[in-house]
Amino acid sequence: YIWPSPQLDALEAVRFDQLGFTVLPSSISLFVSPCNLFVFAGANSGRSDAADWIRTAYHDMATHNSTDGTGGLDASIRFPAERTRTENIGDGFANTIGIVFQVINRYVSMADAIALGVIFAVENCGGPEIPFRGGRTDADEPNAPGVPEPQENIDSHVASFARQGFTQTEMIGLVACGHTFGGVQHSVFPDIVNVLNDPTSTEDVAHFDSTFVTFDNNIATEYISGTTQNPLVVGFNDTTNSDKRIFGSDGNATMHSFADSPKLFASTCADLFARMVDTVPTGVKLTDVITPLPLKPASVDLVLNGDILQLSGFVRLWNMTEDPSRVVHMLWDDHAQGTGNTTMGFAGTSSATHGKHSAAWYGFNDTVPHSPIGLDPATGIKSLSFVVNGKLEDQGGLGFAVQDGYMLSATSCSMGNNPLTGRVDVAVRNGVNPTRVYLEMTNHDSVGRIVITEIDIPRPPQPVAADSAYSLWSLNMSDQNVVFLTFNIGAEIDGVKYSTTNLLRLNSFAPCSQ
Ligand code: HEM
Repeated sequence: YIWPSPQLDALEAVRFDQLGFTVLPSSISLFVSPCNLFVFAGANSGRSDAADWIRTAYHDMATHNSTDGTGGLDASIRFPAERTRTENIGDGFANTIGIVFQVINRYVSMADAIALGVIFAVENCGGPEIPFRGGRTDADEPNAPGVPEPQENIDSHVASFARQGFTQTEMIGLVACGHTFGGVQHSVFPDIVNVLNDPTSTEDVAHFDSTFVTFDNNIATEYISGTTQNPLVVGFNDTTNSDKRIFGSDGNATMHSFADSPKLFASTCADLFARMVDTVPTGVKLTDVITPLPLKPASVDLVLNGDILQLSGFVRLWNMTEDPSRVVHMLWDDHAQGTGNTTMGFAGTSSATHGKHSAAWYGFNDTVPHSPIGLDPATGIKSLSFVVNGKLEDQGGLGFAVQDGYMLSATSCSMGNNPLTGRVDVAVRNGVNPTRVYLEMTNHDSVGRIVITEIDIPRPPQPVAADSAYSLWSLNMSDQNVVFLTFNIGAEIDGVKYSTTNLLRLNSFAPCSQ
């Protein structure tokens, strides 16, 4: 895709900027590093965040009805009315939601976060990379029930997976792929698992295979060799041996093929997990598969500070590690057919997918990467391009567009503390003439979804000059019912809505002069 695209930029970041230096406030990779981590109990609990996340996504998706298009991966599992059904017994769902929702923002839904949980768990714990699409929407009410339970017979399971959109062979695959992680807990299923008295499984979890925090085909090799301890295959209660009935339902052909080939198992699971997280209600349009941009600007921000236009930001170089001999330059075009350039400063490295991918980050300011560089407001800035060790990166000649039609003015100020009030000044470039300029406050609706509330900044009756190139539009926050202290600034220019990247904080502004 072409940068900038706010939603794709955000989805790409949450997918690929996992650990180390990133501009994101939080990543969930830490919770599956190491893969036996279970943040709700000590080591040796026998449980893992990774297993909870995979099971949660399946149970959220399993309500899908492929005939009428209802249900699917839409975060309906977050509703207590759905989560407390017998088919959703256990605390793994609440645990998952408590962690994976940390990455949601206006562009990344709760359902996208659940999908990312599966992808991060599998990829970081020995499994294949799974293609990620974004754009799921979050349900506004619980879905109809539909998660299979272990006491059902095989016909019922085949019918249930068919309703979800999976054939019998795919059912065998999906159950095996899921059950390479985790196990069954005594406290939740006392009719399936006894108290274990095992110091390495203090929550009495009988595991599906011997490597229960690792993605591998042991779920199949142990089943085929007859050494499996899977409580849904060799459990003392045959009524609940659902894995035994499912795995055996094609004469073990699929499980044999998985046992014979770890590669086939991994590629099948990558496909099936992708299908699982992409099973969404009809009408939801997912993005294309998100792939990392080879070079990506991030946190690009402009502030008008008197006679100086301050430009800050970073650029991420994908698939690169630290290299002191690398030289990175940023070039820009302005509104007066002029150009400028600067050397960029190394800021750090990030990694994704258990270190499989790495990226090197550079700040726009050579000496202090987080600090801005100063430009002339009169000439402004139109677009960026970069030169990495002599190679030009400009999105095939398009450049990386920067919107300097409006920005925060450093004259914005905060006042008092209780309630915190102040004034937001927005500098609008002369001649740009936006239809509207407004603050964007992030809020949640009655079912927890992020919604953006816009508060218009009135167009001044007479232009208020900020300098020769910009005029100020101001909003006195004491005039508003100020309940939000953080916001972005939006503007509608030539029919297109723009939004600043960085979240602004009223209490970070200088005090207003009385
Ligand atoms: C007929 C279909 C299925 C049945 C009857 C079934 C049954 C179960 C049961 C009874 C548990 C124990 C839960 C607990 O003790 O908290 C469990 C755990 C689990 N299931 Fe399934 N399952 C099915 C399909 C799937 C599928 C398709 C996936 C994923 C693709 C999946 C992923 C998991 C995972 C990862 C766990 C471990 C959870 C943990 O250890 O915290 N299951 N399953």
